[in-house]
Amino acid sequence: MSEPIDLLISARWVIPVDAGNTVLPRHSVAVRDGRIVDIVPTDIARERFHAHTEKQLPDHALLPGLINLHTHAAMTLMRGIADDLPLMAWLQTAIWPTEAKHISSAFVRDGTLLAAAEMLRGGITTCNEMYFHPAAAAEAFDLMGMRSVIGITTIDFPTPYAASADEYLSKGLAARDAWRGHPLLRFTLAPHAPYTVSDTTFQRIVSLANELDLPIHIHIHETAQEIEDSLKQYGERPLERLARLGVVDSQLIGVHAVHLTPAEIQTLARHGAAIAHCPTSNMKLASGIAPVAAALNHGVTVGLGTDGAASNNRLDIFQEMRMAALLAKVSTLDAAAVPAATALRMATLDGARALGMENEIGSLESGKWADLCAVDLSPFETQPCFDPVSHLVYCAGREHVSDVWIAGQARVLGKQVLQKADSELLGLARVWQNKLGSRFD
Ligand SMILES: CSC[C@H]1O[C@@H](n2cnc3c(O)ncnc32)[C@H](O)[C@@H]1O
Ligand SMILES: [Zn+2]
Repeated sequence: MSEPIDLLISARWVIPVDAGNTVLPRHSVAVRDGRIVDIVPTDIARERFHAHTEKQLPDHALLPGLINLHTHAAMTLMRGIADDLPLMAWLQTAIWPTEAKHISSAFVRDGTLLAAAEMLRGGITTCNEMYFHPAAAAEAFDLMGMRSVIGITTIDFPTPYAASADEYLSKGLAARDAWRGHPLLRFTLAPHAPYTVSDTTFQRIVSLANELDLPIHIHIHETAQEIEDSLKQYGERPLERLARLGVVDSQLIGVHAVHLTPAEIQTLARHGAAIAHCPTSNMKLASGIAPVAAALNHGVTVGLGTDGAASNNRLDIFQEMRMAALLAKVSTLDAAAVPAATALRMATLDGARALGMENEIGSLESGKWADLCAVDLSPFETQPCFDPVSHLVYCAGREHVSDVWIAGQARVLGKQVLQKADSELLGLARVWQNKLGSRFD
């Protein structure tokens, strides 16, 4: 008697992302009630299971859905609005004025729909989000069926979204209450950065994080200027100040972490804090190269993020895997720094670990959610294929993602996003481009 299951996906290679960097040739993943129930050789799976739906992936790698550990989803609507500037000039002359003029819950909802479609089609099944109007972002991720960890954003200056830190927090907490119990949505506390958040606000955030058991997601040590300014203003480096305020602990996700001393890497390791490494954004804003190989060697969890589409300008974790691997090699002059399997782990299991979700997502294991991404390695540009993990990092790209599932539900089939028509998404992008106004119209 064969066992009834909902879905059986049979692939040329199943890549579970386990401790031994295993690649399982001609294996199948069995899914029931949204979770993985077994991973077995395909010839055994056919006898063992009776599946409601079967999917054959004869030339594909099947891997855990990718995790984007830092993004500002709605910034898709500002993609390409201001390039070739360093961080503070980019924020102060272009991004913050545009946000002050245009940000609304409709902007965030529409921009997040667009971002979710882009991420899903690129194999990303979970993102760690930080932006204004988290309730609107939650609505968009829910509509797209995408797993998301949404930031209760706080910044100590007024915007059209909120007038004070208290208002940012109360609006974010209300969004968390409204979406409590949702199977795909969770929340973090997301103070923007040490240079935009006061000690008093950090103290409030730390007590909320402890009370509600929420991670803290924050930009840290992104530029050398940030550190100089902090030394002038507080007489402390930002991380020192955050440690004093109790922000640095095992639930901290520090984004960028470009400028770290060896002692600061040890501080992060000692507290069990994680880094969201955003190599493309760090290169494009000329922030620097994060010491990722050293952080990994000290046991710091390092996941990968895209940052927003206005500083990248893609929400593409395949690109971030490749950049993370290549930057680590060239900056250490060690070709073995961040090998392909490590880059893939950073984009999957380590991202899950940073979010405290390593028992639920990030690898293919019985009992975990069936968040899966299939990559077609049949085209001539990915042939021959001696090692699918090598190809995922150094050769293939998001354009090779064919199918994506979240909790066993198909979100992309045959490269087509299922939840929204492309024409509707393109219409939203056009409306906002007209509102923001192109330089060339
Ligand atoms: C308070 S919502 C998030 C806030 O962050 C801005 N932002 C986008 N990218 C970066 C970055 O790389 N460093 C610092 N701040 C960034 C975004 O525009 C929003 O204002
Ligand atoms: Zn960011």
